[in-house]
Amino acid sequence: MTIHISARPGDIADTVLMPGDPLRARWAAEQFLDAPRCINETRGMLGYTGTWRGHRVTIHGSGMGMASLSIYANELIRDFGVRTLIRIGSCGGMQPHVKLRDVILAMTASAVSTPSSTILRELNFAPCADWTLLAAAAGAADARGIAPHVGGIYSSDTFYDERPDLNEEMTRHGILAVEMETAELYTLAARHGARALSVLTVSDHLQTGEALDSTARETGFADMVEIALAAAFPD
Ligand SMILES: O=P(O)(O)O[C@H]1O[C@H](CO)[C@@H](O)[C@H]1O
Ligand SMILES: O=c1cc[nH]c(=O)[nH]1
Repeated sequence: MTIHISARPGDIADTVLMPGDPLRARWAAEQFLDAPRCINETRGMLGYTGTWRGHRVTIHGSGMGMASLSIYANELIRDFGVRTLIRIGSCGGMQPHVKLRDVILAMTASAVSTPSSTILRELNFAPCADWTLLAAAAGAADARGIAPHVGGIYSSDTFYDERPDLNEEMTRHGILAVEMETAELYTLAARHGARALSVLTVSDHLQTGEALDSTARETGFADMVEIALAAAFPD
């Protein structure tokens, strides 16, 4: 039990899927896991443990932003012994060929800063996905007839961004999409010898202004959950 996670020792699996939205955690657990059991609801941050194809797995919310994710990922890794963390998140498209509902596998995550910046100081650390998870997710997507975008994303500290010039540079440098957690997730995983990957679904588009509603963001992203589970537990 930690300050933010009221689960008991052994309640949390070695592998955790992490959506930002706790209600997406509940939906995914009810939709995809056998015998899901709620193991945390402290501060409304829901977590569930069940099995998928016989494999024990936990689905736990991270909250929005790197500061929130950092709290949960730190406690999951350090206090509950979690070794594999796969974010299942929404993101905003930043390239014309990236369309609404497309799946993105985040190979790297650029950021202006992360909660880890204070310890990394002058080092411009390059947060990257775990290769085995990334390759397995690409294979799982392919097996389902889904062609994901694989490449760099941007982890922002702000949702209501007021730096259009920075977004233009991201687009110019091939960044696929923006979200708010992955750079810190990859950095923490690297620091603690854990594995991490972000599987994202495009929920809106910075260039076209298209946007899915909150219900779609909560319950509409089955493909990314299936890809994440299949990547965590390849046959
Ligand atoms: O849908 P989730 O996983 O929360 O991810 C995205 O949505 C939130 C902003 O609406 C941020 O957390 C961003 O990263
Ligand atoms: O962080 C996010 C998530 C989805 N869409 C955005 O524009 N930003």
